[in-house]
Amino acid sequence: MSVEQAAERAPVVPYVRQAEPSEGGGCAVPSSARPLLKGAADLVSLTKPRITRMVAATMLGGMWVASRYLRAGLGGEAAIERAAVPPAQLALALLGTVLVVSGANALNMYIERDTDLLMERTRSRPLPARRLSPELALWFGIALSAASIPVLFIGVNATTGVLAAVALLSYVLVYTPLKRRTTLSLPIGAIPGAIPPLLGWTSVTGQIDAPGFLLFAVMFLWQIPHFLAISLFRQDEYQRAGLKVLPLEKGDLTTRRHIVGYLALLVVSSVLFVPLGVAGPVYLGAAVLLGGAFFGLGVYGLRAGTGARWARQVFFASMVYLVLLFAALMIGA
Ligand code: HEM
Ligand SMILES: CC(C)=CCC/C(C)=C/CC/C(C)=C/COP(=O)(O)OP(=O)(O)O
Repeated sequence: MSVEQAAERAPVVPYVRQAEPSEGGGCAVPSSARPLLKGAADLVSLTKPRITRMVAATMLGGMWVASRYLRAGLGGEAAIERAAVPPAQLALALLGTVLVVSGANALNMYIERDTDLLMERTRSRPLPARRLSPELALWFGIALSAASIPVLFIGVNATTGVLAAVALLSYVLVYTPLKRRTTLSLPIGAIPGAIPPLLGWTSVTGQIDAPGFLLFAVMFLWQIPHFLAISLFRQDEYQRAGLKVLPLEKGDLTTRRHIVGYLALLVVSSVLFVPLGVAGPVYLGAAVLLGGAFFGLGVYGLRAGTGARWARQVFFASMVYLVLLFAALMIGA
């Protein structure tokens, strides 16, 4: 059954905001204000707050590393002066990043409201659950996205504004529709996903240089095992929704081999910050230990009979690894 057929078979209920059981009473907020609060919470959930928070953290990491790099004079003599970026510019960079990621996520939810209805994980989102109208979500996503680019382009610098526009357009107009057509959507989606730490870098330096590009590369490589693991333990849902993922196209073993291959590339790339002068021996130790553990978990998955439990562990490990690697990079010693 195609997605279109499945979506057609889904109950067609005209948009009516669904009342939640908790709206019945027993709360300090006046009953007239409760639907408004619920509506606001649904609007916020369109932005995928947890992912947005972590994406913003990678951007702040890029900003932090870039400031230290310039202050150390590694970008050349003139760079030391450039390191004194006004705090207002840094605040605008954070605001613009949160706006562009939130806008991109809301537009992604608008486009995927039919397939989101077909997956357990996403069916209670505000659009498939019909708690918000698609038009409102569309205009909300457009408004956030449209506000974000001038904030970054004018308030920060042109490089950061252009990079954010590339991330926004590639995520919404290329990655999102391609999820239904090809497994190559994953490396394509990993491009916008890897841009935020680079936004942090360029918001301080104004240019893309080797360490900024390496931040992009590490983030790009991290996303492949992150999502391949998810696609392994959620493959039934992706099949139901008609979305193309590697385990469904090439099988579990090939997917596990891809995870190991990308983990190897990730670990090697992560140590390259050291020869670039961005980080020292403490970071090197952390990158080798964390990378070794993550890679080891990946290799363990090549054994016969490894199932969804291992894939969930890889997904969880991907989160812990990223947070700790960025923390070590920010310490930088
Ligand atoms: C191609 C790129 C990516 C894809 C396809 C992807 C996909 C997903 C999916 C499907 C989930 C839900 C997993 C589940 O609960 O079963 C998820 C969770 C998550 N992802 Fe990613 N992701 C990508 C990149 C990123 C990036 C760049 C970040 C942040 C730096 C990120 C951070 C997270 C976080 C924090 C969660 C947990 C969210 C929650 O608890 O709701 N992801 N990802
Ligand atoms: C600066 C900028 C605009 C960057 C893009 C930000 C961003 C949302 C990065 C995460 C990358 C990504 C492909 C997430 C999964 O989306 P999904 O559609 O596969 O997730 P879902 O199935 O939960 O909807």
